[in-house]
Order: sequence, then structure tokens, then C-alpha cells
Amino acid sequence: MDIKYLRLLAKEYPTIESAASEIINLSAIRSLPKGTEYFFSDMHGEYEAFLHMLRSASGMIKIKIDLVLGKTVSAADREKLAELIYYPEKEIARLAGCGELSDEWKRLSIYRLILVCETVSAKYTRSRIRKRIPEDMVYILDELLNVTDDVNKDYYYDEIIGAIISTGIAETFIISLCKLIQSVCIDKLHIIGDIFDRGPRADIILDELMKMHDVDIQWGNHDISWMGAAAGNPALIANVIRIAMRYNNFDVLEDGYGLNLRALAVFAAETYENDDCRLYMPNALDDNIYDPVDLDLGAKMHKAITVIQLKLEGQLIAKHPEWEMQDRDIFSRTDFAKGTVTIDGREYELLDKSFPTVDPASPLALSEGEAELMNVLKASFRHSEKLQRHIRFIYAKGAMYKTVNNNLLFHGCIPMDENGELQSVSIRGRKYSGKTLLDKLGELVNQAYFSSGEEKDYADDFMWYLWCGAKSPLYGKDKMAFFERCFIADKSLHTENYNAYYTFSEKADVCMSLLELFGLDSEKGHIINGHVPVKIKNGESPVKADGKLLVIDGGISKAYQSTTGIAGYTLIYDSHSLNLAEHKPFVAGESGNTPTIRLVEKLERRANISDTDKGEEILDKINDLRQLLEAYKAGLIK
Ligand SMILES: O=P(O)(O)OC[C@H]1O[C@](O)(COP(=O)(O)O)[C@@H](O)[C@@H]1O
Ligand SMILES: [Mn+2]
Repeated sequence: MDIKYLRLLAKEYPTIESAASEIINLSAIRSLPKGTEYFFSDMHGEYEAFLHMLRSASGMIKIKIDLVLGKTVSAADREKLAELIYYPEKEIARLAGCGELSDEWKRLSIYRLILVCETVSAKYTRSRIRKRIPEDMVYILDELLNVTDDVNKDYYYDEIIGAIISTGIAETFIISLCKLIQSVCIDKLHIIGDIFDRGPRADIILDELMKMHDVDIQWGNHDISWMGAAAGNPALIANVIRIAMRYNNFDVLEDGYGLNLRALAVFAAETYENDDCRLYMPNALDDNIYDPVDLDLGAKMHKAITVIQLKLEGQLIAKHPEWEMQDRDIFSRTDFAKGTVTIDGREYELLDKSFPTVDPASPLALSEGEAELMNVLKASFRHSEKLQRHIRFIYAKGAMYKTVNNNLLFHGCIPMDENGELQSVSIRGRKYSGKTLLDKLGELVNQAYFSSGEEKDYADDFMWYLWCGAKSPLYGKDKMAFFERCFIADKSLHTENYNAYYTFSEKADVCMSLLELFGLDSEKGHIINGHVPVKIKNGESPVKADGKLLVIDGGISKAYQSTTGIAGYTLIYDSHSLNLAEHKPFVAGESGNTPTIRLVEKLERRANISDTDKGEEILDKINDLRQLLEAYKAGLIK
């Protein structure tokens, strides 16, 4: 091995003893059971439901409570303990408010929490648990969690707990303990895309994700749309705002990201003063807490940005004939004098015929007011410190796909044609498909944000294609029919058809060959996707292709719950099995939010860290350290 590398390693392990003891430590870690991985997708801004899933480890914490305390504590008290673990600050404030925060309650709660914590941390090393404990609590918690049998346990507990209460730190201590339980339960968190849009506060979801210790994100089409907007793509800026207007999500824009919508409000109110904009009424599923906007004004803003978006999209399509999206440039096919549009040779009447900002001679040109407005919006996106911070986090933790422990994770699809062949996409004149396509797109997505000049411009435009292009792995449908749904009554034009991947991937052998394409063991692995709502109520199942494909978009999004019939899935992969938690619609402040958990696959034997990618990495390091030991012994390194 390269002596230079060994010298670097020797800085970290400067003696034979330190290298040897690390080898022993790492070997011990490899023999522990694998940590529990959680997979979430399509959160779509539904922060309350998502936070609940995180805090409750999608029902697993309740299962552990029942396991440990089922025989000694009543069902009602176990329910309350669960609520305390999920929302400790809130629960303590509630009890204090109604005079129930007694020493007796504190003593019992600490004792029960310790028992739960012992169980959830049993499979991890002591040092790993210590790392997750807030600094000033490390000593007490470490002691309480590791009392040996030689000590009179009950007496010891009583003494420590008594001291915790008498010194007045019980509340803080309980909060730390609850958070430790939450954090230990989720070893790794995989997000399979679509954090943004439709629901009220994607920014709160991101704040939470940024606190997690081990999280990765596979970008969804809605994430790409926000990333492109943050990078300055005007069509995507318009898109992000349009969707927010459609769902009345002012809070995420204004309170969350501090984006300035005043210019849009003023422009819309003036331009569409005498237009009731009834087609554009926001779909008010959630109220805005911080920025309630009058729905009539919201509708005008929605129309203003929709028109701008259609123009900007038309411009992009004209600039990139290689995308073959000319038929999606609908404004150029519109007869503004007659109020009709021609699609596939047929003329349709428009539901809205009033477009005061469109010059029929040049329908894709922004009016002066629109151009000014876009400048303001663009500056606002570029200058939102919080938005840019969140987007950089999504870049740092994100990718087009991920392979982990033999599973292949991506949001949408691997584009295929009707014969089941991989479809190729042209990027800077070269064709890419399958894994190389996803790798190339990963590069491009990074260039859109981090490059400059021509390289950035090309990549920046491409972000829009990734949002809605027919061969985009993140989108995977033949068109995005938002124009048709908005402006044309004929429902046959509203259909969006899925890429052939969605048919072929129902077959186990197709999934297996895709897993192999990505270098994975196809016998052991699975493909895990989001993006397509699984319509349980129509008899669909999230488990497809004989268990090789798992589609976990169950509709956390309120907007989609009537379509799916449930309220989201979490896939949970622990050392024994792969399980799906099926969530009911979340009602804040109510118990009964515990999901149904069902087994997808039982492992042949309990999986240890040595069976995982992490285990491989550790083995690599052990081998390096062994070489370092040899080098010490041979006197090559002093
Ligand atoms: O129901 P909405 O919010 O109008 O969105 C519909 C649009 O969203 C999409 O389904 C894309 O969003 P998803 O990635 O969440 O599926 C488009 O295909 C469709 O045009
Ligand atoms: Mn999606």
C-alpha cells in the first residue's frame, strides 16, 4: 500500500496500540445487528404528518413501548407515554397547564422512558448511543442506561432519579431522553423525493431533515423544480409560484423563505382588475397562518403567474428543439382572437379567453410589466438565504439515485420504450440511457447550481426538462397536462400517460436486470420508487414484481388522499425484515395516528452490520489498519 497513505493514517492512529484497538473496535461493530433504515417519499409539504412519522418512527416506538410495558402499564398510559416521546415539550407544557406535572409523574415517566430507551438502544454500541445524547446529559443518561446487575439496580435508579427531580432538571432530562429515543430508532433515513409543493410547509420538513444525523435524498421532480428555481431558471420560478398559488401556500413562500410576493400581488391586481379569475381559485386545503391572502387576489396572482409560465416554457421549448417538445408549446398554437387552441389538428375552445398581456403576434414575449415582475421574483429567489441554504443541503445530501445495501432507490423511473429497451436522452449531442443517463444527469443538476457561463445555462435549462420532460427519469410521463386541465373542458386531453417503465417494472425479471445494471445483487435487492400514488382503494399494492419493486408514494399529500385511500407509507428495513407502515390520515393532537405495519419480506437470518455496505467500508478500514500495523512492526513508520 502507498506509504504516503499509511503515513496519513498514522496521524490518526499514532501507535501500535491505537491501531490495534481500533481494529478490535471495528471488528466488534461489524458483528452487531444492522441499524434500522427508514424510507419516505412524496411528503409534498405535509410537515405535520411527516414530523409525526419521524417522531414516532412510523409506529415502531409504540410497538417497543407495548413490548416493554405491555404487562405492567395500562393501554391508556402507554398511549400517553408514546405521546410524551413524540412531543415532549408540548406534553410537559400541557401537564404543567393542568397542574399534573407532579414529582410522582416525573419519577414514573423517567423510569419508563429508561426502560424503553434500553430496548431501542440494545443493538447499538454504547459509544454510538453516547454520541446522540446532548452533551450536558451524557453522564447521567449513560449511567442510567448502563447499570450493571452487580449494583442494586432499583436503589441506584431511585437515587439518581431522586436527584434529577430535586435538582430541578427533570423536564429537560425527560425531553432529552425522549429525543434520544426518537433519534436512536431511526438509524438511516432515505427520502425518495418530492419534499415540496401542494402541502403547506416544505421548509419545516427541511429544517427537520437538516437536524438528522444520517439522511440521503433522491431528488424528485418537485425538488428539481425548486432547485432549478433557486438556481435562477425563470420558468421554474414561475412554476414553483404557480403551484403555491394553486394550493394557497403563501406561508411557505413568504414566512418560510421570505420571498417577496408584493410585486406579483400588485401586478395581478392591476392587470386582472376586472377579471374574476374563477378558473384560478386556489385549492384551499390548508389555511395560511402567517400570510392569509384573500382568495380573490390569490386567484389573480395564480392567473398572472400561469400566463407568464406558459410564455417562458414556450421560449425554452423553442430554444431546445432536441427535447422534441414543440407540441407542448401551446401558447403558439392558440388563436387569441377566436379564443381557441389547435391540438393534434383539432380546434378546442378555451375556457378562459382573456389574455391582456399576450401580444398575438408574439405570444411568447413577456409584457414589460411581466418582465419587470420576473426580475423582482428572480432576485428574491436568489437572495433568500434560507431557500439557498435548504437547496444546498438538498444538493449535499442528494442524488439522482442511490444504491444502498443492495437496494436501488430513485424517485421516478428508468426511461424505457414500448419494447422494454432503455430509452436514450440526448445531452450536449451525446446519447445516454440507463445508469449512465442517471449519472450524467447527476452531473448536470450540479452544474445548474454550481457552474457558470454556458455550462450553467445549458444545465439550468435542462432542469426544466427534468421537471416535466417525457424522458426525464424524475417525471416519466408523456406530457404535463396543466395547460389542458386549466383551459380545455375535454377531459380526454387531461390524461398523462406513464412511461413504459411502469408496465415493464411490474415484472420481476426486468427489476432484477435493472438491479444488475446498477451493480447490485438482484436476488437480495429491491427497487424502491416514489412518484406514483398507489391507489389502495382500487386494489393496487405497493409491493410489485413479486416483491422486487416497492412503490411507496401512498399520498401523505392531503390533495391525493381521496385518490389513494390512505395517507402514506413508510418502508422500514431492520435487521430482521422489511416492513411497510401504512398510515391513516393524520389528525393533529389526536391519538390513533399509529399506522398498520405489515411484513413485506423476512430475512433468512438476522442481518449484521457485516452484511451491509457500511460493513464493507469498515472491513476496508480494518484491512488498511492491518497494513499500518505491519508497517509499524517493520519499522517503515515509526
Ligand atoms: O394535482 P396537481 O397538484 O395539479 O398536480 C398535477 C401534476 O402533478 C404531477 O402529477 C406531477 O407531480 P407528482 O410528481 O407529485 O406526481 C403531474 O403529472 C401533474 O400534471
Ligand atoms: Mn413526483
